[in-house]
Amino acid sequence: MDPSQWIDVKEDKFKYQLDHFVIPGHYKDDVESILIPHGLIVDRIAKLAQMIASEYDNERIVVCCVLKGGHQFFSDLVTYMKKALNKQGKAVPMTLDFIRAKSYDNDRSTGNVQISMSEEELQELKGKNLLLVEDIIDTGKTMKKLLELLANYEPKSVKVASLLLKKTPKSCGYVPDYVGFAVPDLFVVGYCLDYNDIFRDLDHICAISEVGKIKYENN
Ligand SMILES: Nc1nc2c(ncn2[C@@H]2O[C@H](COP(=O)(O)O)[C@@H](O)[C@H]2O)c(=O)[nH]1
Ligand SMILES: [Mg+2]
Repeated sequence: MDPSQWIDVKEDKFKYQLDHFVIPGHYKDDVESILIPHGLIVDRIAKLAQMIASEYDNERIVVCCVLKGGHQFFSDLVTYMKKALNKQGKAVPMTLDFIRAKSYDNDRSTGNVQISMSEEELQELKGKNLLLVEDIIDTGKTMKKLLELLANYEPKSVKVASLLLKKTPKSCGYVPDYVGFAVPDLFVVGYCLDYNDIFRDLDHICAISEVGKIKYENN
């Protein structure tokens, strides 16, 4: 996917006031602004699903959710991919799978990426077409480590769809195959993206506030 096809979310242009949309009362002081309203996220995913499907032949894809943050994106992407057509104009056969990756504490990468999937499940990926579905690429370290691990199990192909790509000088240079939105260098929450497991129940993608960071900080 060419970077010109990403939606570039610019910090100044794309900040919506909280009172322009519905925000759960328990989060009203904990987020600064809405960067991507829920409706826009879902409309964008419909397009990503079409683009992804149209690049596969008549072959089964193992769509693998990177938990926990990728869960909502995965769920909506699969919903739209079921309606999308492949290169041959046919529906895409899919198998769904899940892997867990954890590397953040508060709003900072610990640099220690923990990946959980059983050895047996990893071995089943041999010869398969894998599509990893991730919430956000920030430094890129988590995805690089995951791809290195998966390469040992010899999948036929691996592609990565990330809803968000952070524009950050801390990036290691990794760029996924499919990107929904390129976002500013802010800590974002909502649409299943969390801060210490909080905010997954917020529909819009928002910038966390200082109040929110302090309130839900891990000590
Ligand atoms: N809720 C948020 N989670 C984030 C954000 N930036 C990163 N992350 C989490 O880390 C990994 C990827 O980080 P990386 O530095 O290794 O690329 C990602 O899967 C998230 O779980 C953020 O702004 N908000
Ligand atoms: Mg993630």
